[in-house]
Amino acid sequence: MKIPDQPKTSIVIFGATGDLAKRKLFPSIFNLYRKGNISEEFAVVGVARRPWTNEVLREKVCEAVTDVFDVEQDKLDRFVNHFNYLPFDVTGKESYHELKKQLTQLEGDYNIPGNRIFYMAMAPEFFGTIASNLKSEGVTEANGWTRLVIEKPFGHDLSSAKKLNEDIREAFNEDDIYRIDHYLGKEMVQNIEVIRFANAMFEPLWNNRYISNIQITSSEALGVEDRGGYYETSGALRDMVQNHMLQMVSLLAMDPPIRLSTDEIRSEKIKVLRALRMVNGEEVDNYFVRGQYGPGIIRGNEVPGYRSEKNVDPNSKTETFVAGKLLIDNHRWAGVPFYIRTGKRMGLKSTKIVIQFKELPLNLYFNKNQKKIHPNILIIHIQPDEGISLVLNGKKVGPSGETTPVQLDYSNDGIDTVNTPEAYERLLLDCMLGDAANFTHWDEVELSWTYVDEISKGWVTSTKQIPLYDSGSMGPKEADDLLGKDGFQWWPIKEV
Ligand SMILES: NC(=O)C1=CN([C@@H]2O[C@H](COP(=O)(O)OP(=O)(O)OC[C@H]3O[C@@H](n4cnc5c(N)ncnc54)[C@H](OP(=O)(O)O)[C@@H]3O)[C@@H](O)[C@H]2O)C=CC1
Ligand SMILES: O=C1O[C@H](COP(=O)(O)O)[C@@H](O)[C@H](O)[C@H]1O
Repeated sequence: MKIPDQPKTSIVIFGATGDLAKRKLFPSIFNLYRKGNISEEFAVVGVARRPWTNEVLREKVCEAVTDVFDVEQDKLDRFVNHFNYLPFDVTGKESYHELKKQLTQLEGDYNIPGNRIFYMAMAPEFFGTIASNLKSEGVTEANGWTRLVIEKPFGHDLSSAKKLNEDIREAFNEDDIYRIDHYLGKEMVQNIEVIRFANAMFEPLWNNRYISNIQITSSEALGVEDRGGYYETSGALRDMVQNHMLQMVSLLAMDPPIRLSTDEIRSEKIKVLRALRMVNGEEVDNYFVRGQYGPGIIRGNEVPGYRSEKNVDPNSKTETFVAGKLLIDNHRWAGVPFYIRTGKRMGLKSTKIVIQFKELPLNLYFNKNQKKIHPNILIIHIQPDEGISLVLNGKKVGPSGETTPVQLDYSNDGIDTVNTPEAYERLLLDCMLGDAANFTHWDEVELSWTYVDEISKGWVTSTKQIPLYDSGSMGPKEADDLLGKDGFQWWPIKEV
């Protein structure tokens, strides 16, 4: 579907020679162009240190696009002509003067009304310097709007996040800062709101009277790959929990917003983060479990343990797995545990949310022939399969009078997947259109770091050993015990 007003903008990619630009940004911009969501009135300036030329960048963009899409050469040639490269020193004023000159020139060439997106696809230590130089050298002074897109990680803890925020806020207003959490661009994460707020059969039940627990799993089969250096200082808690997992918790737990505007949705999500019960130091091992992958077998192949990965300390204590029990102290959720787990080198790549409903107060089928009735569950399949399943109870065929679980499945496979945008594509378009609903507000970042910092602190003083789990498993046994002691178990996450 084409959008009514195609945005006209220049995009400056800081870190255009890097992995993110190649794998995500170039294909996403191309897909927006191919679908007609942006017109010919756009330009991209890629900047990084390498002495590339326009031609080299254009070749790389072609490669990145053809790795993902089958494309007509004509269309691709027209597309890459919008790309220019500028060798750049982020600390040198001269680079910014040159960038400003190029942007002015391109805005004239492509009839762009001075709208500028600055996309930070570089290591976070440069974000503050770049933002401040963009302002001091006048690159943010344009006839149209200027927006800053900023990649994760947004800081390493609350104090570094605050410092980064102060730096970028000197150059950009909060409304012009788009902090990316790519999970918010995923089709089924966006569908959480619709499932909840557009269905009369769910919203009345969406509370502690009817829901017994919620489980969110985001498992990866890959290990740390080439990112050992970064991951050693991050671990699964900072890499996945502080952002993606807490974002999913807040979407699942928020109250209905009074309207679907950016501010109203954010305000409800923020209330959830404020209501999270803090886990203080001594309690951390009762609520959170960490683990680290050892060697194992994934899809028939032997894989090394984390400590043998490149750029990883052979005695590393970094967690590659986290499971946690979160409690939300408000009327809607008092007493309902939200269990989360995420990790690398687990049995499969999958993100799923399981909502388990409470049992009926009087179960007529209990104690007849069967001991237990299956709880009703709603499963939101985020990836790789997209859809929802609802597990109800029906009559077992025959005269026994027993019940049997019946699963109703809806899968997005039936829709036009070619036209389904990838998360980055969707978020880039939102940014061009000025819609920040699927980006994180500073208040969310601040509250999630506040929560996560307490857990990190607890772990520093905890004497509990970090359990190793076999690569290819679903994490350490301790993660099962976390639910087991509440009388629950993780619902199985199956391969599709
Ligand atoms: N890759 C991914 O899948 C994801 C990445 N991110 C985040 O995106 C950001 C970029 O990641 P990624 O692309 O993987 O990183 P890479 O290391 O692949 O790329 C870093 C980029 O920064 C440039 N760069 C580094 N130092 C300088 C400098 N002093 N001046 C100018 N340019 C510089 C590099 O180019 P050159 O060497 O030519 O200068 C390169 O283009 C990070 O914040 C990361 O956390 C977030 C989610 C996923
Ligand atoms: O942000 C990150 O996310 C990816 C997982 O993203 P997904 O879309 O593939 O589920 C994770 O691998 C990476 O470590 C983390 O930085």
